[in-house]
Amino acid sequence: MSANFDEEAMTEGNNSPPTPSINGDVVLKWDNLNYQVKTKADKQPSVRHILQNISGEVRAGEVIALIGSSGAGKTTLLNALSGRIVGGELSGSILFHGAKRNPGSFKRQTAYVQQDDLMHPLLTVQETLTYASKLRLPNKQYNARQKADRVDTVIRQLRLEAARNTPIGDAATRGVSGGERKRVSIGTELLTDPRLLFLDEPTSGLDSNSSEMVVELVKKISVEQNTATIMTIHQPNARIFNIFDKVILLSQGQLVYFGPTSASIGYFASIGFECPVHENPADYFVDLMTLDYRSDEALAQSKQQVSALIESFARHASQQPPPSSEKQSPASSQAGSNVALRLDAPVPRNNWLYEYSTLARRDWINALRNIPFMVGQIAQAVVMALLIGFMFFHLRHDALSINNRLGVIFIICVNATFPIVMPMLTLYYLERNIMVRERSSATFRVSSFFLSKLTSYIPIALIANTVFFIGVYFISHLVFDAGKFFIGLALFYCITAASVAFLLLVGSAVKSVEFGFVIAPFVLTIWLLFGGLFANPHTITPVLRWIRWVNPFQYAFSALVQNEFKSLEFVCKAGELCYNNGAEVIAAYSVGRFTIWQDALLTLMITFVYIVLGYALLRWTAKPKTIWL
Ligand SMILES: Nc1ncnc2c1ncn2[C@@H]1O[C@H](COP(=O)(O)OP(=O)(O)OP(=O)(O)O)[C@@H](O)[C@H]1O
Repeated sequence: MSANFDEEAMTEGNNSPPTPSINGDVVLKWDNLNYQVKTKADKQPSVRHILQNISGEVRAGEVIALIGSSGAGKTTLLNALSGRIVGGELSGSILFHGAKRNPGSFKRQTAYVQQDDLMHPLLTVQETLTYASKLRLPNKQYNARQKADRVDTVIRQLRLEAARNTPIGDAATRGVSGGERKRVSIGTELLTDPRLLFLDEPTSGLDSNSSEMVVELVKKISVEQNTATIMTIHQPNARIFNIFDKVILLSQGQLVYFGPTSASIGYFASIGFECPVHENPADYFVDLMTLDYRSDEALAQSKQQVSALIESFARHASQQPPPSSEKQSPASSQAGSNVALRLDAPVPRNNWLYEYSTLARRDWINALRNIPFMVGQIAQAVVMALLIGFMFFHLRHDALSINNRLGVIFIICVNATFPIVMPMLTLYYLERNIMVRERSSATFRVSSFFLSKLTSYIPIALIANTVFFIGVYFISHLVFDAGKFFIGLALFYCITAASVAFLLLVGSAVKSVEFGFVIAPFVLTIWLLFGGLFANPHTITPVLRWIRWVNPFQYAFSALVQNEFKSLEFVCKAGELCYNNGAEVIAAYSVGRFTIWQDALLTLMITFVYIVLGYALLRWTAKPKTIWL
């Protein structure tokens, strides 16, 4: 990694900040937005209008709060404006710096802080921001020094100096506080110096002091960096409310007010709703806009009130001059159109190898710090090696040992499946969710993520499995021959790699963790059933016989049995049901159809198919299916 960074530092020394913006210019303007979804009410298809006739704009350096009661449509509006709406029908217009949004560059010029902070729990604050800077800032515009400076600036701006070296943490590991966590989450988005920042409920779950700090910092940074900011917020206290430049009040998906915060109290007073002096205006407005379900009468009355508020604001808005034509001098509009041109220019991406090596390094740090996982893997390997080793302790060369040898080989293969797939699938789902989040700002390619996972998971799985294989091999006394031992180990590595590829395939194909945890053991059980020990392939019903051809477990098991039994002789007692030598066992179990090397190759070929399929499916399932205007 350092080599990469030194190289960047030497070759790329552009000090200029990213795209400029002009203070006060309209950054995003939305007109007559309508969003509806098809639903089924009483089994009858119907259409639900979630947003209706929403218009507005946000200017550089301005912070707008999106306020409304639960279900008012705040998140839907934020998603529509940020290009994250999935499903349904969206109509109207949204212009970014006066032009239609280009999904690729819009995502890279803007930032979205989601409500739940999804980050790697074992990385420190500094590391989280450093990796985000490496992945998100283009090397063509920032060298290593500038990226580090950007991280320091964000840490300072968000007052995270004291928590710099504290891990993020999660439910299992103590880490930073809730407020610090939120600020790190905001920090990763601010690194790119976005023109437009969206925040979904940044204060949810925080106490009032932390909430105030978050909103104050966002405001300060928006002014300093000339960023246009829109955030949804649930009933802010009076001090927080007054920090916002403007507010959008939403009820039932419609506008009740959009304008300067300072003018909101006056506006409501002018239509007959005087906010009591000692009441928090935000609470007062939300109360006015909320439907009262306590009784039919109260509901009818509150519906009437909300309709009146919506109508009043529509009348008020129609009497105002078009907002974006205010104060826009010819010079600034000329500059604005230049900005639009630059914003539409493709944002340079970092090269693939740089992305891959950064992600791989982050994976290794995460893996090595995941002590419970690593210790669990090694401890499991040691305990299983001792258990299985002593279960089949010192195999002899008699009739009884034949079944035992087959048994120990089968269990060796089993140990390369479930104990790898299940715990690693858990890790993969967490990583995958973080990846989807990071990629929503077009941070890196899916291919670099997928390959970094493959190349970190395989060695991690091999470490524990090597311990296991050596233990079982020598304690149970499989054939003591260096050649056979190393071939056996190589075959064991093949099935281990197939299992890792399989877990990546399941984790990529199936978005839902719960479903993934049903599918993976189900398929692994089929691997074992058709693995070659329980049923002779020739006796399996013809319609099911094909399963063995796509079963990597069966190839690995066949090869390991051949490796062990070839050239073994057995001492059979008179009258005993027994095979005289290994060749007879290989023939009886029909595991000699292919040579050891052919079996190994077939296992690796299936592994490769899993990898290609897994990658293709991850690209498909991780692709945002958003609607753009
Ligand atoms: N795709 C969809 N299909 C059906 N209903 C939807 C869809 N998207 C949003 N809604 C509904 O639209 C309404 C507004 O949802 P939204 O999440 O925007 O509300 P909100 O104001 O952010 O609420 P909260 O503060 O509780 O998060 C809700 O009643 C929600 O159930």
